Amino acid sequence: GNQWGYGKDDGPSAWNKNYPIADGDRQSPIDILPHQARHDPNLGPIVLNYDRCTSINIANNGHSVVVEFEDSDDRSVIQGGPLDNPYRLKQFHFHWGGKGCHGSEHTVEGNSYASELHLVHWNAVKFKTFGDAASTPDGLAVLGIFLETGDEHRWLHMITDALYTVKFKGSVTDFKGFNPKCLLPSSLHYWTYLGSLTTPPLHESVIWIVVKEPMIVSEKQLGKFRTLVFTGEEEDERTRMENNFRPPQLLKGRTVRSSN
Ligand SMILES: CCN[C@H]1CN(CCOC)S(=O)(=O)c2sc(S(N)(=O)=O)cc21
Ligand SMILES: [Zn+2]
Repeated sequence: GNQWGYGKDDGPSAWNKNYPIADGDRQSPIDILPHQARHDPNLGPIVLNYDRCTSINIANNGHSVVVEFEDSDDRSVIQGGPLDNPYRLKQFHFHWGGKGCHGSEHTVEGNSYASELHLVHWNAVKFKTFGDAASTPDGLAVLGIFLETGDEHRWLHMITDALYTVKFKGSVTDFKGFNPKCLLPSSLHYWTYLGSLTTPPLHESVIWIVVKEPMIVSEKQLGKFRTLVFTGEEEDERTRMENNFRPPQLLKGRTVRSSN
């Protein structure tokens, strides 16, 4: 298939060769300028109903570490804010940098955070399958949460303690009973704009909801993400999984709205 990555030859600047939409009009991530965001009083709060969510497994897909959820009904949905329908939680994953470097995808006034968590949801009211939703405008709603280094996060160890089981590309292990609500910051004030997947196939199908308040994690916890490798166990080289983020893309006239 179309091999892409985050290296010199297969990284974000080369993606437009196989995915011309990379140069499209609603690409993500972007640099967010809070003072230019339009405060929209009609933007209600984001409502997360994750209480009956069912996590299934944790996997290394060669690009990130992903936790998948049961999405055969509306047991875990996000709604409100800019969304017209409830969107079902499908998976969450992270993007991060190298030691001491920054690794978020969205930036705020040119500043990046150490990492960024993406909770991926799809509109099962309008679409029959996740795949259809992922390739159609506004089929997906991704909640982005920045990670900043500081004190240890009291619940993130549930993820970082499992990372050794998915060190290599293609590894998957059971991961039951995890509710990502424990990762959210206290305030869910957000910016929202229309964008895309930040990895190939870069579909322009995402309503982005970027939470303003970062979650705080320790450098030690973040370091555990860097014990993962992009490569498979059977491959010779062991390429440390880090800097798996796409840089900000042109706004191309889009408006970023702000909840209060
Ligand atoms: C490595 C592949 N990543 C993608 C896989 N999927 C897309 C197509 O699948 C049918 S997806 O919808 O799960 C998402 S969301 C997402 S981001 N970083 O914008 O939140 C990237 C991807
Ligand atoms: Zn992502």
